[in-house]
Amino acid sequence: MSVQNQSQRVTAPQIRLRKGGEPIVVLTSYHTHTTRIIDPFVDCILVGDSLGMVMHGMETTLPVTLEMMILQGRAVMRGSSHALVVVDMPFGSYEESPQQAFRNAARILKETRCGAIKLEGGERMAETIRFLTERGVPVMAHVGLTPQSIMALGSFKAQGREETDWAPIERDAKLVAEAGAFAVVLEAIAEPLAAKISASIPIPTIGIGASPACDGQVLVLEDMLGLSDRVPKFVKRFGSLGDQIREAVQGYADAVRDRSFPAAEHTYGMKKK
Ligand SMILES: Nc1nc(=O)c2c([nH]1)NC[C@@H]1CN(c3ccc(C(=O)N[C@@H](CCC(=O)O)C(=O)O)cc3)CN21
Ligand SMILES: CC(C)C(=O)C(=O)O
Ligand SMILES: [Mg+2]
Repeated sequence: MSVQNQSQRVTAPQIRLRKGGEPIVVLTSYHTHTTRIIDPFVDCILVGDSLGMVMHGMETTLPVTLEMMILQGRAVMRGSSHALVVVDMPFGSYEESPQQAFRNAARILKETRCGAIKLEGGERMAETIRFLTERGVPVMAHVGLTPQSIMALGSFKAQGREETDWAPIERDAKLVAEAGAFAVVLEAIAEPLAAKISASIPIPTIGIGASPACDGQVLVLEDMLGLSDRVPKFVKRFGSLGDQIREAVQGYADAVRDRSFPAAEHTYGMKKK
């Protein structure tokens, strides 16, 4: 038996090797049950800090804590056996210093047993990304629109829509690759910029609102399932779970009210003597 590959799980180095190849399929998931359903179909599952907005109705991702990420990371690991699981580092858990980032990344890896972490920021996080990767923590980077900077940005808006805004974003992508990130999320950036970055860096780019020029794509699961009521422009709804839930709950409420549920097959009689 191979000691190297006791599980069939996708690894961060395998994702890294897919630069320029077959597109990398990524979805977010926060729960065991949704994870069980999506795991066979995707290469990578992201436990995103978007869970604060999606599960808890928060207005931004800023209040999300390390404890919340670890709890949902464990739930996702229990539901998956194939995909690489990447857990977002929440706002405030890594920006102070490489040491703070390592301490909290190590907690995430130890307590969830996930395969990698993700953090937001380019040039300003390059030193931290190098510190983590040199110490055995695979890092997925995230540049372009970085939602944890919402208070500085003012709103969730697309980046790099004027050519004069391109240079810092290009530099961010180049520096995270040089620092050792195995992949980088490009969020909400104009297509020509996403194409230029994807063609010029050696690691896979995973786009969300960043055009088909990327090496892979990611969406928030609830958004693509049609379960979120407000979604960004870049979301395509591949399902209509919200409508299906409404219909099912309407049927349940009607059945309870007209006493057609529970029927005989859902009801216990007495044990036969
Ligand atoms: N459910 C969900 N889906 C996401 O994709 C997502 C989250 N939550 N939370 C964290 C971030 C925030 N994201 C967002 C949220 C909104 C827009 C959005 O609506 N942008 C507008 C433009 C708004 C403006 O220009 O001020 C758009 O038209 O896309 C974009 C990205 C992406 N991420
Ligand atoms: C949208 C993805 C990239 C993310 O960071 C999240 O779900 O938190
Ligand atoms: Mg996130």
